Amino acid sequence: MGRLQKILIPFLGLVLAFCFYSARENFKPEMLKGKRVIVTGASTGIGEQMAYHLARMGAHVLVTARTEAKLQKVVERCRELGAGSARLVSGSMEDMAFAKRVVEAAEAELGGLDMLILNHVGKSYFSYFDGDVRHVQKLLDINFLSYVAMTVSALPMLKQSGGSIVVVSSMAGKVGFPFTVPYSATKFALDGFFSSLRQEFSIQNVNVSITLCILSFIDTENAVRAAADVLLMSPAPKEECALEIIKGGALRQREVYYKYALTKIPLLLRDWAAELLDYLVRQHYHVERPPAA
Ligand SMILES: NC(=O)C1=CN([C@@H]2O[C@H](COP(=O)(O)OP(=O)(O)OC[C@H]3O[C@@H](n4cnc5c(N)ncnc54)[C@H](OP(=O)(O)O)[C@@H]3O)[C@@H](O)[C@H]2O)C=CC1
Ligand SMILES: CC(C)CCC[C@@H](C)[C@H]1CC[C@H]2[C@@H]3C(=O)C=C4C[C@@H](O)CC[C@]4(C)[C@H]3CC[C@]12C
Repeated sequence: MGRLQKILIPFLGLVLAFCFYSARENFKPEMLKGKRVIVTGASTGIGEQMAYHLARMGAHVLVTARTEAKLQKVVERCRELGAGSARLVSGSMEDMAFAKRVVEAAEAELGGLDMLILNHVGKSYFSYFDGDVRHVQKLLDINFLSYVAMTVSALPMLKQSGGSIVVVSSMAGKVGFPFTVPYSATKFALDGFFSSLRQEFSIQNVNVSITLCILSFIDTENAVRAAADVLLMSPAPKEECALEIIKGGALRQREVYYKYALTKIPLLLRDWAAELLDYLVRQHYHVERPPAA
């Protein structure tokens, strides 16, 4: 190959890569103005912060979780922040009929849906797997099956609006960490279901985007209470995390990584140096270890 070609081909590659990336749309808060959005698990944590960001952007928000009193406060704050409208539906995602009812409420009260943000998680423990099979089953219902039920019910409306599904997952849905056995199983299931569904949408020309969010440790009250004593790392801020999730959904990105380097680098190691990653993860856990035999 001539010297010119040796230089020209990589150079053309770089130019093409630059064009591809610069052609990507930038996020603008106006993208959410007037959009009809469901946020699940919005009474606390990241879900609550997402509701506030959406309200500031002028979206119509429908929030859901079990605790009605907390949701009422979130709705009031959303109205103060400038939401197009704000409403709540309370109930438990253990019940698939409830998951369906939330979507029906959006249809009846908002006349359609532009974005479905699936974020809720059932309570679990952060310690060694205790062998409780029932708990795994219950957590699968709340963290996985209800996501499927809501997606199925919302799909006709999302197809009509060319809308988006945003699935909040975790690094624990891509890598096996200690102390998250039942939780991790539910998050891995989400990747399988939604990544496969995305492929089918592509083949069938279904204009509904699916964004899977891979999060590291975030400073929500529940997460800090459960894990801060054991994990030798500082959690990232929930407000910024919530905004990054909304941006990724609005831009119809395939996956969101937050914090970027904290999730992307371990994921590279996962495929190329799995044992090294497992070792590095264990170094970030403060646990009593039995003496070597
Ligand atoms: N915080 C972290 O470190 C990380 C979090 N994530 C993910 O981010 C998302 C949000 O996490 P985070 O904000 O920390 O969670 P929180 O524990 O703060 O909030 C969980 C939400 O889910 C609701 N919820 C709990 N049980 C049920 C139920 N049975 N039915 C309906 N709603 C329920 C809770 O409200 P109520 O009790 O009123 O029902 C609450 O609104 C989750 O998907 C989580 O997996 C991912 C990686 C790290
Ligand atoms: C490169 C590595 C050192 C990075 C390791 C990051 C690990 C340790 C991070 C990534 C995802 C995190 C968990 C998570 O997704 C959600 C929750 C729910 C909460 O209620 C209790 C805490 C828990 C279990 C987090 C614990 C810490 C995890 C495993």
